[in-house]
Amino acid sequence: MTSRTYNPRIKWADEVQQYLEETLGEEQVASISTALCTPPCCTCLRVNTLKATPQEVLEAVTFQLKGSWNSSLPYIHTHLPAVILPGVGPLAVDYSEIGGKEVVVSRKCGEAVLRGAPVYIPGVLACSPGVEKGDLVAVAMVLERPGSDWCGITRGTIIGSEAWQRAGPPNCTGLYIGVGRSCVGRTEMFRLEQGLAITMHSPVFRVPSAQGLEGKVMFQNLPSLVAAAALAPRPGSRVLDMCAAPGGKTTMIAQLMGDKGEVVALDRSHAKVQEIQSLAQELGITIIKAYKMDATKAVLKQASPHNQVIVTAAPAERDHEDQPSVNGHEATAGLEGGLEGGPDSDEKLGGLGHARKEGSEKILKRRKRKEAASIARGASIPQRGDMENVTSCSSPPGFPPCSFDHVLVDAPCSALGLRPRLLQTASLPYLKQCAVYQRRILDAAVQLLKPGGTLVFSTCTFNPGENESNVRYVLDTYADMHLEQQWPVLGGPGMTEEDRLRAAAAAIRKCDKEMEASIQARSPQPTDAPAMDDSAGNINKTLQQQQQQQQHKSVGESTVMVATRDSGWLSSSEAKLVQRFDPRGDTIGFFVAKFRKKEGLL
Ligand SMILES: C[S@@+](CC[C@H](N)C(=O)[O-])C[C@H]1O[C@@H](n2cnc3c(N)ncnc32)[C@H](O)[C@@H]1O
Repeated sequence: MTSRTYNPRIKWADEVQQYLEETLGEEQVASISTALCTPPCCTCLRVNTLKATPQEVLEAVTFQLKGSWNSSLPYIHTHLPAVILPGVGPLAVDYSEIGGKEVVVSRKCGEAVLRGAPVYIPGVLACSPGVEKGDLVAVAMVLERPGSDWCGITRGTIIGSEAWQRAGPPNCTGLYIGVGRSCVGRTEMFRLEQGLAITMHSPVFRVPSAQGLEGKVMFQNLPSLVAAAALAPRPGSRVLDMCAAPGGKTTMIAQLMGDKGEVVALDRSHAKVQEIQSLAQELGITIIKAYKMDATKAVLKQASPHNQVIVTAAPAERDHEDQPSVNGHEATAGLEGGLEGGPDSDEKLGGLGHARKEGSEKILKRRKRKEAASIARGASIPQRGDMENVTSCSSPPGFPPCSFDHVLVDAPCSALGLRPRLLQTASLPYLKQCAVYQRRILDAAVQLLKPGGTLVFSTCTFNPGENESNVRYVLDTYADMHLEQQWPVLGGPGMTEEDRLRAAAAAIRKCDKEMEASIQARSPQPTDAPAMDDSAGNINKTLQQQQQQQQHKSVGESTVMVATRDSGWLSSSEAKLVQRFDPRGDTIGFFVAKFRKKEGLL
């Protein structure tokens, strides 16, 4: 095998592709679809300023990289408590000298490798015969088959074997992610259940690691820090983080408050609430109170004294695990998005006991992944060991209106902006469902915010239906809410109503052109024979009628209009107040809006 280029591109569902093209333009969608398959170049290491200074962290990571890193060096972010680690890639990898030995890994495993992780044993699906410990192997990843959770090969398959042939070998073209050194032989790779399988020797993307800084730093995507900073929580204030797990932004907020005041953190998943507590403990933060609660039901209703915490129907859970699941970015999985909490909620599992059991299994799995993440960064396994001390606070029934100085809604979302992602399975109705669900959380957030207080709404998607449309919804629904300037400003402006109308008009024009072309292709050719009747004219009339009908249909079916039918986007002055992070830049796709509630209107 010779050199191979890493060049995948996301394949969207047709209707989503159409919606995105109509919304953002064809070229943008093409470049976004390629960018999403790569990690952001820079990795952000948030410094826990309660335990270390950015300078101390910078010195520690720079010292560790000495001799092993010949690219750009880490630096301190100008505005945020973070050290930025510039990575490199995609690099050309030479696969010619490894004797044709290969390992095929799952997509999730591959995505983690692209962010700097090694390959762990559970991620290996297939392996060439005769791979021994210490061998160099080409690492390729395989995607799930369309409409399925399965990639077509069972873990343990031998590459080239009959089973491999029968399965129809997966198409890994463009999905070779580097050369690694095997830590175990083929038999162990499939006999063992955990442990390191391969360390990456020449990965397609090279990311610097940071070791021995547990409790002092946390890998977190930069826009997440921006969202927390935009909230501008004052020390001593009372803050609500409505969708908080695993606690990346919650802990950043507490840190910005100097660990003084109170941060109430909600999540609908019991297991995840424990993650928030565990992270707070690891970072030495004391002001966080984490509760299992459905954010849409968080407003205490006077009429129901025994207000039960009932999990409301959320859009079906999507797989949106963030890169951190293996290499520790943002500390853990599921971080930036997705409508988690539906299927793993107690009610849907048929009872609290079951959910708890499921929850602890999940916690164990996540803890293992975090440990793996630490190992990936070269750190020692975190010896928390005292999870027994991390008990879930019994949840209050809700909170009275106007209880909080600051509210963060880091909403569960379609997570279209996460990188690297090699597969997107979102449908158009799902995108719509996400937006509607977010509105229900925003409704509660507005009620819980004190007059004069600030509300930050963030998502990790570039879908305007979930971003600008929902900002429009808040502004149009609540007269006392207005947009406010954020700090720091690192993203671009939001999309305007003009953008939306332009996109819809372009979509209609495109549809018309296609229609014209198809009519022309079907028009009767001129003939020398004299017309015996008016049939040619009739045909043309029919075609014209068909064309008009189609035009109306295309107006009615413009996906931009369908997906954002019930609210527009923003005026140009409003668009300047929100931040849209373009995933084609050195970032994940992200969106932040900051509102303030006027004083004395309620
Ligand atoms: C985008 S993630 C939050 C990430 C988190 N803010 C951070 O920075 O670490 C969204 C979270 O919302 C939670 N969630 C989904 N629906 C919810 C609801 N109705 N109430 C509370 N939490 C919910 C999910 O379990 C998930 O953990």
